[in-house]
Amino acid sequence: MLTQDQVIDILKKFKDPYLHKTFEETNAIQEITIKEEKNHVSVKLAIGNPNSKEQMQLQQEIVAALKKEGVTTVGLRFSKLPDDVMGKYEEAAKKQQEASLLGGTSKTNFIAVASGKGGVGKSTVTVNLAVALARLGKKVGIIDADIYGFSVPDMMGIENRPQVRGEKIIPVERFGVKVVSMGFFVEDNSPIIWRGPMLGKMLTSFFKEVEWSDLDFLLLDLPPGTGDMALDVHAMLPSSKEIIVTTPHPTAAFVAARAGQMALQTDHEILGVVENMSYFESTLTGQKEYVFGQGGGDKLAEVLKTEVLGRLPLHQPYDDEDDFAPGVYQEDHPTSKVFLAMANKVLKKYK
Ligand SMILES: Nc1ncnc2c1ncn2[C@@H]1O[C@H](COP(=O)(O)OP(=O)(O)OP(=O)(O)O)[C@@H](O)[C@H]1O
Repeated sequence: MLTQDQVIDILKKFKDPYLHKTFEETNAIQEITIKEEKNHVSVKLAIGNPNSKEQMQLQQEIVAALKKEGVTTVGLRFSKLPDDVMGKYEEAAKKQQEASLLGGTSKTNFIAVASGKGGVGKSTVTVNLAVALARLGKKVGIIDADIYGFSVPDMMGIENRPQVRGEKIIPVERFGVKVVSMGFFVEDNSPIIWRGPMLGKMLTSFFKEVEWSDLDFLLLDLPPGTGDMALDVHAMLPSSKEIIVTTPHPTAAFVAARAGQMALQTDHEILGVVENMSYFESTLTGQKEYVFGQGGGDKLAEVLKTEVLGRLPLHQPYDDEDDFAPGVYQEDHPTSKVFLAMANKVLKKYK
């Protein structure tokens, strides 16, 4: 019959399937009872995610390992590891999980861009911030996760579709940014109905089946608002930092705060606030007019205990080639400087 020490020796090398640490490191073995007459061993273990399918697999492996050493019957009970142990390892475990989603790189930082309602410039901010980060020498990608309202390909002037190499989708590169959008997989702009499981599958494949290679930043353009769709996408993302976009009117900020609450509810940290359409600047006098009100960005930042990363002016055509809708700002456009300053602020937060 095995002794208590021998049982410990067998068990301590097993790894917690959620925390990826050995049972020795997590202090998982809580109790061992040995009944010699029945050749029975019962063990109480604390793990990171009990009652999961990983636990079932672990159970089978432990039973097999003990039986291999001559034990006739094994009893296993699981409980959850205490918070202090979880806290110590959980962050690292999450990073590892995200890394495996991205095919092995752990240095990618996820930044999700959200808004309380549609049309406030969430996609404009995603695209131009991504381009600004790329102009600063970073390796950047965008997932256009605005499932129904995908606009990133149009905004970036992308007309071609991604190539498929083996099992992998090669993202389309434009302005030095790698892009994947729902829009690439939809015929003739026709609407699609996404339900829970399909939505999850689609998002997972954006992470797993796309050849992102080593990115520094992956920006996610989220669905606008705080409805079910936005909540589902939030919940399915790897842990990201979030930027909340608002317009300057205090009422708009009130709605945007709800998007911020949703971010916090789904464990995403808030990186900052961007105020779009903040003012109109006269090209003749340089005077600023606050046509949509003032203070929304500041108010939102205060409520969410964060800072305003930047304030973007109302777009005006800059030269003959520019039109009335901002897509990607040319490098010498004055608004590009606002985005560069914003990108620098973001980079500082990752130092
Ligand atoms: N600063 C600005 N000045 C003028 N027009 C702008 C500005 N920012 C965005 N727009 C325009 O407003 C419209 C909405 O912008 P955008 O698509 O970025 O918003 P959104 O919040 O992502 O919208 P949706 O909810 O539809 O995804 C677009 O036509 C865009 O060109």
